[in-house]
Amino acid sequence: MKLHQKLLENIYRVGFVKPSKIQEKAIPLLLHDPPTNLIGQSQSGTGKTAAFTLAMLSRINVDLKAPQAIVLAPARELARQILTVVQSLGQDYPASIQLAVKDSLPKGGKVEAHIIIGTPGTIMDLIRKRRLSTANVRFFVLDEADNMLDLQGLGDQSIRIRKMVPATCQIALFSATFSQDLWKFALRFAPNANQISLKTEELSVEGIKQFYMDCKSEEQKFEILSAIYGLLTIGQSIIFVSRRDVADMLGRKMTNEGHKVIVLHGQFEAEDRDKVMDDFRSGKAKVLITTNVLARGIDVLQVNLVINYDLPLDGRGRPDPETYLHRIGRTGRFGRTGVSINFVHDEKSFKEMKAIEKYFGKDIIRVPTDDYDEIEKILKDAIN
Ligand SMILES: Nc1ncnc2c1ncn2[C@@H]1O[C@H](COP(=O)(O)OP(=O)(O)OP(=O)(O)O)[C@@H](O)[C@H]1O
Repeated sequence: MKLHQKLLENIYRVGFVKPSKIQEKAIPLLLHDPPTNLIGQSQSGTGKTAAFTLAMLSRINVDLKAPQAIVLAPARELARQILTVVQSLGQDYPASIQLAVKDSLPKGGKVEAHIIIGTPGTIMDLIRKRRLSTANVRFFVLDEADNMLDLQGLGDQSIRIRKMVPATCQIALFSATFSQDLWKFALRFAPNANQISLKTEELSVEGIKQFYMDCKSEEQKFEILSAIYGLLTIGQSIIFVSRRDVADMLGRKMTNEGHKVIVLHGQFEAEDRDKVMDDFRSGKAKVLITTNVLARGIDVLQVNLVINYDLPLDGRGRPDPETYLHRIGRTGRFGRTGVSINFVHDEKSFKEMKAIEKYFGKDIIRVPTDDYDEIEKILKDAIN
């Protein structure tokens, strides 16, 4: 791949022996001259971060002391995680790196690092205040690009930042999911891009076993959840719920039942968010209850169970297969195995789950809820 000797050394030091498919395809495409845009789709946990990181580091002119690359991510936790990957693959490499999320920068002064990794709000703010010059930016990455371009969400901000970088800047868009409409829009955002795409039936990660539990009521969902944690020894797990207040409520109820859980959502202060995430990453905390804020990108290899306590719905209340795929993709990282369990409790949620199942064409297997021995057996076999 014609990577710099230092980068190759770092790749081996972090323990990567051979590239994944997306890395093998994307890195040469990104490094080919003249620089060409890229839209890169590949399943969750297949190493997209290292793909753009290695290309980005290679593209930096280390003799020019000015920002040359911007990476945008949808959440602070993901931006921090990308930072650690860039630091690790860029160890002893002469490119400087700056995190740009809320409270990560001093109050004033120019941002002069070669690589800026952050969330769109903070980066736009730095540009507006003329603390960050985009004049020399030559590499612009949108991680979770379909999410970053979603006009109902972060799209406006990403487009504004896009307008601030030079016309010659190379643009790289990565995600596991791109709806058809989004793909068209992505091509307008990254004109003439090389394209690496997946068919819908290729999207599911093979190593993730998908189950559902047919609960009788909202209350029984909690009983079953509590029972699962009583019956099984689980490495680490993430429980996704629909809203922040549900996350808080479930956190309190689980704690009252004697389970050790932590909660993270967007209403927490920056410092608390970092502490919770660090505790989870280090394994100090084993069960994390959260919202869609952590649905994408978060990479904790020990997570072997994801529970959709509430199924993911889009802004209009319809089942959201893309978010579903990202959520369950928090397990089964880079060829590992994992289990996901969906809770349904009425006809509506059952239909939502069936719609998601149909979308991917992959069976979601029923686990009975009335026989704890059976639950234990099925899930134990799947998790181990
Ligand atoms: N070539 C490699 N060999 C071994 N492990 C790798 C390799 N490349 C990446 N990994 C590891 O695979 C895991 C998943 O990588 P990463 O988080 O970049 O996935 P992703 O494709 O961005 O997933 P998502 O779509 O969920 O964001 C990480 O723990 C990373 O260190």
